[in-house]
Amino acid sequence: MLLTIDYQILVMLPCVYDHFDPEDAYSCSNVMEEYQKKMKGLCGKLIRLLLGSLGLDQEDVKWLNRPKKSGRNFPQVLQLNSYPVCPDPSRAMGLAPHTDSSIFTVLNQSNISGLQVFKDGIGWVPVHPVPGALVVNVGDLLHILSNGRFKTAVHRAVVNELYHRISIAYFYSPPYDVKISPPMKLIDQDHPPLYRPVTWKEYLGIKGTHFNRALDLIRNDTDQAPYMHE
Ligand SMILES: O=C(O)CCC(=O)C(=O)O
Ligand SMILES: [Fe+2]
Repeated sequence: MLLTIDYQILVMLPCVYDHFDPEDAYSCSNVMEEYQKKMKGLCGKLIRLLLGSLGLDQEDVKWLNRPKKSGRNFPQVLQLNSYPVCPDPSRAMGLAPHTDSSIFTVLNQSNISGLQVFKDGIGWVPVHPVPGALVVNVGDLLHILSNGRFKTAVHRAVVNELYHRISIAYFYSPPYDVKISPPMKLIDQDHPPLYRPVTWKEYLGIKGTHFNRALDLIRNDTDQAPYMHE
């Protein structure tokens, strides 16, 4: 049996150093703040494009119109992942297979390969970095919101023997307290809601306890789910 261990260091704070100079910490936190601002702008545009591709607009997803100054209620997370060089990558996993709980995640994977996405019928496929490009992973909440039109991406990160790899993930998520469910335009007799409405706060709790089974646990029994058409 192959024993694998998670081989990743995860930082969810803006800046952490072993030996830090206050000057460095200051410029690092400025960079992080700037990065977050840019991500926020990008994600605001992306969500509108994604919804537009489903024939939806801001009227269908009301929380998008909420004033963003209520930051505590609309928290976005920037996560720094660090994968040290690994002497035996066959026995270690950088980040175990998972889906992101967010609406979507914008991932900057620097210039070292490691991200893999699971494709049905094929298996694990590497997503090699493209200079200047960011990866966007569909998360569970977009899967729910789009009533399964956008599939949540099962992915993982592998380590390697030669290079230390870092990645930066920006998780774009809705306000904590809003129930996420597909807008009426995406529901009809042939497309009943696949999942019950859930707030991000509630979903994070379910994910924390049940991890990759979380989506299944909130799935409606589509044979019995009430049709919600008007
Ligand atoms: O490091 C990567 O390429 C993946 C990171 C990731 O999936 C995550 O932070 O959720
Ligand atoms: Fe992820």
